[in-house]
Amino acid sequence: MTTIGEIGEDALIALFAPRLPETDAEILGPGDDAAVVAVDGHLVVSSDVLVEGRHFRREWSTGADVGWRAAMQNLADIDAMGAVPTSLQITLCAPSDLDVDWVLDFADGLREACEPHGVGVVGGDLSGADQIVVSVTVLGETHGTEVVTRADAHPGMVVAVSAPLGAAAAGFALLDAGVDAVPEASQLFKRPRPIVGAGLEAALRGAAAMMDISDGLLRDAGRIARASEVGIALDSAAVPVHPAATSAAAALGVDALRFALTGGEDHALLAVFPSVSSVPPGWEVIGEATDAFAGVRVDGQVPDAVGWDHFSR
Ligand SMILES: Nc1ncnc2c1ncn2[C@@H]1O[C@H](COP(=O)(O)OP(=O)(O)O)[C@@H](O)[C@H]1O
Ligand SMILES: Cc1ncc(C[n+]2csc(CCOP(=O)(O)OP(=O)(O)O)c2C)c(N)n1
Ligand SMILES: [Mg+2]
Repeated sequence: MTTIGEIGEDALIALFAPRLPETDAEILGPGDDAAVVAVDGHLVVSSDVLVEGRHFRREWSTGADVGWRAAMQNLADIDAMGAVPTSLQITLCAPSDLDVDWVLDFADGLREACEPHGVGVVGGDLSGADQIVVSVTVLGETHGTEVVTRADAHPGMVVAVSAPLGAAAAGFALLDAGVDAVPEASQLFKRPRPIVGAGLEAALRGAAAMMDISDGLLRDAGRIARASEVGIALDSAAVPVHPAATSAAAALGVDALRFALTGGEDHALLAVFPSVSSVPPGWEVIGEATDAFAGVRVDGQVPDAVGWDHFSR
């Protein structure tokens, strides 16, 4: 093994940069003080960070898995605005004893996730650190539609999700318990597979409010409720539970619905539509926006757990 400390920063960039995905939006890519990116419509920008030990463990995830996930959760944030992602800035902080191959593998994961969507890496930064930290900024653009915020749901509208939930949380629970029972769930934790483009389709069909679910359906529904000043009433029986979450829950002897309600990290979309007829095919209606109360209720009850909070555990 060769460490990044042995080859140094310039040699690492020289190996890393050619493996990165490219985008047609790139006017000037890695190698200068800043990148230059063409943009149509409005510029839509978001950042997310992945911290070793907090978001991933090196014994569970390969460099490619971390690259995939870093890209995907950022693509999902732009999609959740009803916009189209074009490019990423990637900052990698890492200990000098990290294997160069981990970094090259990380680039390959970024490329695998981005290439199908025409998204490129246009720049970033490197630093030493005691643990691996990956910070991603994603740039996107609107394509002839207004962005869909969290703030425009109204009472009487319907609440829907774009895909079955709970697989990533179930995979995390399996890995954490050291139970190798449902590889599909563990894989979906390491490499979530949101359908990039589902958000633009929802926007074109008139979605009023939308976000990707990262911290758990209930916590994130609460964010739409707060931003839109509505209540959200969910029907637990209507929430689609991913089959891998159901299998994992059986293996662990826990409740699969809990993975779907509070799990997060699937990066499926939660959206509020004016009516059932505007909900895109493949989505599931799980409840409605109300004005009877603030916050989220499940089957009429205030839930006891809602999802992930970085600072409260
Ligand atoms: N350090 C920060 N400075 C400014 N805004 C922040 C910061 N951290 C989070 N935010 C903003 O708070 C909002 C919620 O953040 P977050 O929960 O991370 O969203 P998401 O789940 O979409 O990644 C976002 O609009 C984000 O830009
Ligand atoms: C090692 C490890 N421990 C715990 C988790 C679970 N976890 C970490 S962050 C998170 C929530 C989503 O991450 P966040 O950074 O809040 O994403 P954002 O809301 O900013 O998109 C969850 C469920 C994990 N993925 N990996
Ligand atoms: Mg975030």
